[in-house]
Amino acid sequence: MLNTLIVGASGYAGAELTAYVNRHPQMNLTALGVSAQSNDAGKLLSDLHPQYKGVLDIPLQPLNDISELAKTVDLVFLATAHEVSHDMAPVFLDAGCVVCDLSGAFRVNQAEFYTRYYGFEHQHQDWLDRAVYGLAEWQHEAIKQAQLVAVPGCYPTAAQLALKPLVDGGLLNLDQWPVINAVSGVSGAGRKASLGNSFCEVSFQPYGIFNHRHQPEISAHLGVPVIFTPHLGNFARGIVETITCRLQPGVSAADIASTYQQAYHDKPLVRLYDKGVPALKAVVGLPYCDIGFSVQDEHLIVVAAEDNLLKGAAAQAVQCANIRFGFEPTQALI
Ligand SMILES: NC(=O)C1=CN([C@@H]2O[C@H](COP(=O)(O)OP(=O)(O)OC[C@H]3O[C@@H](n4cnc5c(N)ncnc54)[C@H](OP(=O)(O)O)[C@@H]3O)[C@@H](O)[C@H]2O)C=CC1
Ligand SMILES: CC(=O)N[C@@H](CCC(=O)OP(=O)(O)O)C(=O)O
Repeated sequence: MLNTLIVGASGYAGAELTAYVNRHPQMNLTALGVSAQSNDAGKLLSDLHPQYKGVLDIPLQPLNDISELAKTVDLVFLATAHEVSHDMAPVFLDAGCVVCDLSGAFRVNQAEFYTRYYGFEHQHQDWLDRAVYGLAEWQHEAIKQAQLVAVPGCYPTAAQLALKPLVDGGLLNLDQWPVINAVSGVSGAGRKASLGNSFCEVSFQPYGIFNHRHQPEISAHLGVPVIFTPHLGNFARGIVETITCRLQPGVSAADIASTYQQAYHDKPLVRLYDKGVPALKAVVGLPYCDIGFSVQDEHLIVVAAEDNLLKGAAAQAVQCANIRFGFEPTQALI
């Protein structure tokens, strides 16, 4: 059994992780951590998330000395803000733990990226060099060897699962950059209260135009430029991305279908549509990314949908841990 710690367990992604780890036959929940000053320290997870009453009546533990705790665990999920993960991950890594970090702190192997897009100076180039980007369907071999897995962002997961087979297969005419229009539920912003995310303020709207940090994350890992525009939707969870691309001359709908089939026929957490495109209701509460598309002449529109908290966060993190430890990738997820 792997002694498993979840840091940030009271948050939206952390609570989902806790539910998965709790039902994982090879993982043992060692502790659910929150910050030393947390208002929720000592409360039960099910006090905050009542859907878990009678299931996850587990106390939240304030983390004071993580170096002592690190000696007692094998696997750590960091469901914490980027800066918190940046500071904590090396402590667990130096103690020999495997770390799956859900934040953006180790996703791109260039320290300047963090100064520019995250607003902090990255101090751990050594761990940036060793981190493996956990786009699980594509990084299986690297994840098997990883000590630090940087789980991709929610929007980048759906965007890359949709685009990577087409880019790698040379099917796109990149004179026209892929245009990704994405809409996310409000849980994408986390559980902490903020005016912009309060009920009466949220109204369907684009944000982060030309400057959202997920644009460079997507481009860096796909190796091609993209236009990315996120939108905040007035619903709790889920992401739909509508991606417009230009095809190379002569590429047909059948070519697109067979490229996707080849990439994902043995990947159960990516579901391909023969007809039509996915809706949010197909994926909310589930660990899948669903992909459908339509072609007209040289124009392709791909639609990818996922639950931002699951395939976009907790489910992909558990999938990566499963791969790392040689379990079935879908263990505890489906
Ligand atoms: N929400 C989403 O859809 C996705 C989120 N992510 C990433 O996952 C991470 C978690 O996101 P999310 O669940 O939304 O965030 P939340 O704001 O909902 O939760 C954050 C958690 O971190 C805890 N925390 C804060 N500071 C510390 C600290 N110093 N030590 C230990 N715990 C701390 C909080 O508890 P307390 O403050 O009480 O200590 C809380 O449990 C973020 O990096 C986010 O960017 C990635 C993909 C999707
Ligand atoms: C709706 C909403 O606010 N979404 C978040 C994305 C959250 C996420 O998954 O991204 P990281 O892990 O990279 O923070 C945002 O746009 O910042």
